[in-house]
Amino acid sequence: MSANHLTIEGLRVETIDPQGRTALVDGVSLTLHAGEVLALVGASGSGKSMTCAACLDVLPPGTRRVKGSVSIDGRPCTATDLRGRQVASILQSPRTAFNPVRSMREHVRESLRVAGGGADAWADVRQAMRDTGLDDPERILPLFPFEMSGGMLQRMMIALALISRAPFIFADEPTTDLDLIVQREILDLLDHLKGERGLGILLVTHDMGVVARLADRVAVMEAGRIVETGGVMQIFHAPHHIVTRRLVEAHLSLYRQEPAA
Ligand SMILES: Nc1ncnc2c1ncn2[C@@H]1O[C@H](COP(=O)(O)OP(=O)(O)OP(=O)(O)O)[C@@H](O)[C@H]1O
Repeated sequence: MSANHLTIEGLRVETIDPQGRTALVDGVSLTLHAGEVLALVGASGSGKSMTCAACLDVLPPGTRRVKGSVSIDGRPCTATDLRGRQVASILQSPRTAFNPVRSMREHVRESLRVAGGGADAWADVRQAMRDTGLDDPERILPLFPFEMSGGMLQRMMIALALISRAPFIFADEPTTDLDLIVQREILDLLDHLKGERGLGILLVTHDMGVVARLADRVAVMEAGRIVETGGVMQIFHAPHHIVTRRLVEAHLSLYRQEPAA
């Protein structure tokens, strides 16, 4: 389970189009450390989700990864090595992420099958569920997705990430579909797990409020490229790139605040 850093190098994703190829992700390089939240921010369509999907080889039809590598602590990893073993995913819409005709118990079994759980596996499952705020695992395990709220499903998705024992999490807009109170609880939970379990979290978001709450470092994307990276304080108080400045200004103007001079 332990790993120090995950490195993405020179990632390029293109459309598969007989009329010509368009780069959707263009030379993205990033390092995600254990025990940190690295926020990947940028306008809609800038390539944040494609970057994560390309690493895990779950790109949508019509697109493909043409260049780039991912390594953990310097060891090159295939997408199969990464998916569910080194990297767990938390998605925006928990309701569509779960199979509607499978109970939570069946989803857990599938995660254990990939993670290769030992004799104590089910005790670990119950602990992971409690750690994510699902205090009564015996009541929840028989439930189907339609019997659970969005917040419960998002907690269950995070519990499945813990069960996988992956040291890194790709969280793609993990709070966008939740009400404000549950959003705050899920952000607090991710923050707690980062500290408690030393997870490295790549947090995809266009919400600078979420960045301010959770991120240690920030990488800003525009048109498939990383245009700026920095610590969260630097990004908010001394942004260099025009795209970063616009993101920060738009966020501050929502709360009627002035950017730092
Ligand atoms: N199946 C597809 N075929 C071709 N282009 C696609 C496909 N899916 C997405 N794109 C394009 O890829 C680019 C990057 O999309 P991506 O979903 O990574 O953006 P994003 O930064 O995650 O945006 P958002 O914040 O809206 O989720 C966009 O221009 C998008 O239109």
